[in-house]
Amino acid sequence: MSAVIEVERLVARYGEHTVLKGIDLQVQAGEIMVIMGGSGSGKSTLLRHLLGLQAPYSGQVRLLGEDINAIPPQRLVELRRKMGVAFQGGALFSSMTVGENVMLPLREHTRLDESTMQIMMRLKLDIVNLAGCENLMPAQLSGGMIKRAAMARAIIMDPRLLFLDEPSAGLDPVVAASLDELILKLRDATGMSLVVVTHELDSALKIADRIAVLDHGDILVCGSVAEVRASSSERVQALLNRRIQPLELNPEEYLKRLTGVPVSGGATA
Ligand SMILES: Nc1ncnc2c1ncn2[C@@H]1O[C@H](COP(=O)(O)OP(=O)(O)OP(=O)(O)O)[C@@H](O)[C@H]1O
Repeated sequence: MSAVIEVERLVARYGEHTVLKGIDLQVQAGEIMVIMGGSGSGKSTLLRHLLGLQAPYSGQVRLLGEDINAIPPQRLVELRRKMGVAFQGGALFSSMTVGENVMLPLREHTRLDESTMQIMMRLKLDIVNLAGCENLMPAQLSGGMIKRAAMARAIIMDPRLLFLDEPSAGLDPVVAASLDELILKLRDATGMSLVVVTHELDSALKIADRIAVLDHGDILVCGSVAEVRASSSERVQALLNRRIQPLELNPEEYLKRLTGVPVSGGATA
């Protein structure tokens, strides 16, 4: 197997706040890598770095062998054609039909004729079980259908890398489970590599080849479902057992967070 995503010593900062503390991560060809972690652990920040939407403070992100922060703009455009993304809310344009939404990347990145684009769009809608929905408007879709349409748009260019941000968030368990099936089907049919950011433990356990558990900007464990389950880390076990961890702050830090003002040893006059 070869690595299609290589993250090396990635540090991300917002001002003085270090959010990713030197992360190493590799995703292999054809692999489904799930990124899990509590709220604020840095999942979205990591995803934005993987997509090249945010530049690292230090460290490297290589996609298909290319350092996305160092390649010339034209090569970056070519690289982006090999990447598909479905954002959390679906991000469909409400004024366009489902079909137009799905064809958007083809219109932007290719010079295919209209009938070819229509055929490709119908094919992708068929794959995500939305055959015949091309003339509907996004407002006419259920939550699960919006996610599927967003996925059809994300795979319209047959990407080698597919990034899914919280694909099953907000869906009822049955719809979420069918989306998991779809993710597995997609990978098996195309051999693409997927990075899936999710809060949903059931979904992660079902679809992941490997899970990376992020916590306070570090990867606590990265491995198969069995390896993650066997982790001796209390925080990993807390995540698996959905236990709520007490806030690990000393009183001074707690006050600082609450007020935004550092407490300088004792009362102020
Ligand atoms: N644009 C930003 N400016 C400043 N701080 C930010 C910014 N985006 C995120 N952060 C901070 O970085 C930390 C990690 O945030 P991030 O959104 O990456 O976490 P997350 O794991 O995706 O959380 P959630 O699951 O709640 O979406 C948080 O402390 C957050 O407040």
